[in-house]
Formats: sequence, structure tokens, C-alpha cells
Amino acid sequence: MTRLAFIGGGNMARSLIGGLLKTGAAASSIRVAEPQAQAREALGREFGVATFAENRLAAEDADILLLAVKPQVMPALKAELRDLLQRQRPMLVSIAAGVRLDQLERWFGSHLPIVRCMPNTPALIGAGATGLCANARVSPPQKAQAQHILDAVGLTRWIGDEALMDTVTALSGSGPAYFFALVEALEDAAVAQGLPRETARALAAQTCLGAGRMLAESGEAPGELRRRVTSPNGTTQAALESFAADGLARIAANAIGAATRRGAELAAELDAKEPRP
Ligand SMILES: NC(=O)C1=CN([C@@H]2O[C@H](COP(=O)(O)OP(=O)(O)OC[C@H]3O[C@@H](n4cnc5c(N)ncnc54)[C@H](O)[C@@H]3O)[C@@H](O)[C@H]2O)C=CC1
Ligand SMILES: O=C(O)[C@@H]1CCC=N1
Repeated sequence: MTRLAFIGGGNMARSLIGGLLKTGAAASSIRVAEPQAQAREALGREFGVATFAENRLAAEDADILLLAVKPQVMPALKAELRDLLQRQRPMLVSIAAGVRLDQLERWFGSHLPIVRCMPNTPALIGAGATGLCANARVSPPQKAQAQHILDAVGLTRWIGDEALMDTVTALSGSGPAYFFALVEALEDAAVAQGLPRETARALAAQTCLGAGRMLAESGEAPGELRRRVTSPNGTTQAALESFAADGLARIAANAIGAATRRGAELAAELDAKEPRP
């Protein structure tokens, strides 16, 4: 049984733990380090996993350490885990946005197998999307182990070029928020025309779900699905022409660009905080 220790028990850790347990992982194989007492208590109660206030205690004897803290917290783990990572050689799996493999190697040791991945919050309901990349120390069986953890909560894709992980973060890591924002805007527009809020929300959310399922399940390209909704000179055509006139493609490209740049900045901010050799 692979022993898995989460360092950080926040939103993403909860999503991943929930998914793993649903797909048959034993609660006894999972430990979680989380500084907040309330969060520890909730993790123990809801998932039946062992929780620890100290990272070292959770990490002891783990085969895999899943680093699920904010990027800014990552360097602080270094001192706490250094001794243990010399004695044991677990695989590290980081889900922190922006944080690069070379930074993780510098902080935790270049002797370690390390996987950098980017999941998203729909992992909580088994509908996550994760991009992964690995350093050269990760063996094929370890790659399979890392993938198995993320497969438990949705779709996975290996990304050969780590430089593209910030693009993955911009696309699918942050992506759920874009669809939520679009649904909010559509709902507000319909409410402004007089539709009751509850009705507008239900119709918009179900439309998002239906479109998402068609994209995932039909095997058809989004353009083809779009064309089938769009009757010549009909209502959809009027709306899509309005989107195009307002620059939808440019809006999306700018947003993906902004998120990608922010990922690189998060990493650069961590580099800037380190003392120069
Ligand atoms: N929220 C999202 O949609 C996604 C987040 N991520 C990444 O996942 C990571 C975690 O994000 P969330 O779960 O959203 O944040 P969160 O704030 O919900 O969870 C982080 C947890 O780490 C704990 N923590 C703080 N300092 C710690 C320390 N020194 N040792 C151990 N635990 C400590 C906090 O108490 C908190 O419970 C981030 O690096 C983020 O970039 C990745 C994909 C999607
Ligand atoms: O907003 C963020 O920085 C994190 C990474 C992807 C989703 N949430």
C-alpha cells in the first residue's frame, strides 16, 4: 500500500483526498499535515484520515509527499523537511501554481524524484483536469503512481515541456473560474431582462453542464457542436456575431496570457526572496 502524506490540507488537498477515497484508496494510507486545528478536525471527521499539526510527523515513512500549500509557503517547508528528505527518498508531488521543478530540486534536493502537476477544483467531484510533468529522477513506476493519484479525480495529461505548465495552469487550473464568471455574467444579463434569479441561475448552470458533457462525451470538435446550435440567421448567430464584434477571441487570449505571466511571476517572486549565493 502506497503511503501518501499531504503537506497542507486546504481546498485542493480536500478535493484530491475525497477523490482518492471514492476510488478505493484506504483512509489509513493517507496522512495530512495541516496547521489549522479546525481544518484538521474536519479532515479527520469527513475522511477518516490521520492528521498532524507538524509536517515532519505526517511525512515520516511516506512514499509520496503531496505538497498542497500556497506557492509562497513552499520555501518554508524546506528547513522542516530537509533532514527527513535526506534519510528517506519519497517522491514529491507539487500542485503549486508557477513553482518550477528546478526550484523544488533546489529547496528539497536534486536527488529526489519530483512531479509538478496542476489539477483543478472539479477534482472534488471526480471531474478534474490535471497536467503533469516530471524531473529525470522519476522512474516509470513512480510516474504511474503519480498519474494514478490524479486519475482518481479526473482526466490527466503529461506535459513534455515544463515551460508549458504555466499555460496549463492558465487553461485548466484557473479555467473553472472562467466558466463560473461567464455563467454569472449570463445570469445577470437574463435577470436584467426580467427572468427570476433562481430560474436564470438554474438554466445557465444546466446549459454549462450540458455543453460541457457534450464536449467531453461526443468526441466532436467544439466548432462542430457550435455550428449545430447555430441556425442560419437565427438567435445564436446574432449572439455569436455580437461576441465576435466585442472580441471574444482576443478577450480569451489576453486572459490566458495574463494568467500564464502570473504563473511565471509567482516563481520569480520566490527566486527573488532567496539569498544570492
Ligand atoms: N484552488 C485551486 O483551484 C487550485 C490550487 N492549486 C494550488 O494548490 C495549492 C493549494 O491551494 P488551495 O488548496 O486552494 O489553498 P488553501 O489555502 O485552501 O490550502 C493550503 C493549506 O495549507 C496550509 N498551510 C499553510 N502553511 C502551511 C505549512 N507551513 N505547512 C503545511 N500546511 C500549511 C493552510 O492552512 C491551508 O489549509 C496552491 O499552491 C495552488 O497554487 C492548484 C490547482 C488548482
Ligand atoms: O489562482 C491560483 O493561483 C490557483 C492556481 C490555479 C487555480 N488556482
